[in-house]
Amino acid sequence: MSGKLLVLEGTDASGKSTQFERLCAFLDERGISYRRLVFPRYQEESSALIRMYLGGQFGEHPDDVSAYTASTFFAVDRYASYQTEWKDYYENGGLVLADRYTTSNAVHQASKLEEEEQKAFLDWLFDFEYRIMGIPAPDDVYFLDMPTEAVHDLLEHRQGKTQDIHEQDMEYLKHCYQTASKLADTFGWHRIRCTQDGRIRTIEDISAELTAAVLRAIP
Ligand SMILES: Cc1cn([C@H]2C[C@H](O)[C@@H](COP(=O)(O)O)O2)c(=O)[nH]c1=O
Repeated sequence: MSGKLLVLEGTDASGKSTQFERLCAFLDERGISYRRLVFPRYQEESSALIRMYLGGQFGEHPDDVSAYTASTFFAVDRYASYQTEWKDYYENGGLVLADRYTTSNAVHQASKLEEEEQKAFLDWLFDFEYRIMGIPAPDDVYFLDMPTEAVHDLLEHRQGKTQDIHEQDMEYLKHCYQTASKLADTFGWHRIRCTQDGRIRTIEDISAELTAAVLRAIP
């Protein structure tokens, strides 16, 4: 009996990590058992090429590494995680929550391609990760819809900190947001709007909506 895999997706600086923490804390309080995954797994050996890529060792711009090539780096890390950490739990019916997943390749790597090339890429990506590598496809995806303009100041402020090659490229991030928004419609992801009337909603407000949506998906 397969378990359930729920994925939280969002562009850089969308508040995703904070929301993921809150969601996990809520499930902990309720005594709901689940496994928690965060991708990329920077501390693990399987993320070596991700760290090289995001650190700029293959080029300083996201486009320096093709969507297909970069996707394989992230896919390998997920494969290693599945095989060593959660395959048995999931196959025995467990609930798994992931902060980013294959959907992050769909958003951040498809954004490197022209619109007319994206469908072929997404077909390839899902076939590669879900069928060839054999990792599970998500049951539900929750997309934190935070327009890049809304976090522009925050991103500028982060300039002082060490940023990866994605975060350094504002145009690329805007493009990723547009792609994510389009994919949410195409694939029926749950859209959690993080702004209202041009203002960012409170963390608590967004969290309440996300938590309620996730609770509806679990038995
Ligand atoms: C997990 C994952 C992340 N990414 C991107 C999203 C972020 O811009 C960047 C690093 O992720 P992070 O900001 O969550 O640490 O890598 C992919 O392109 N594909 C993936 O599969």
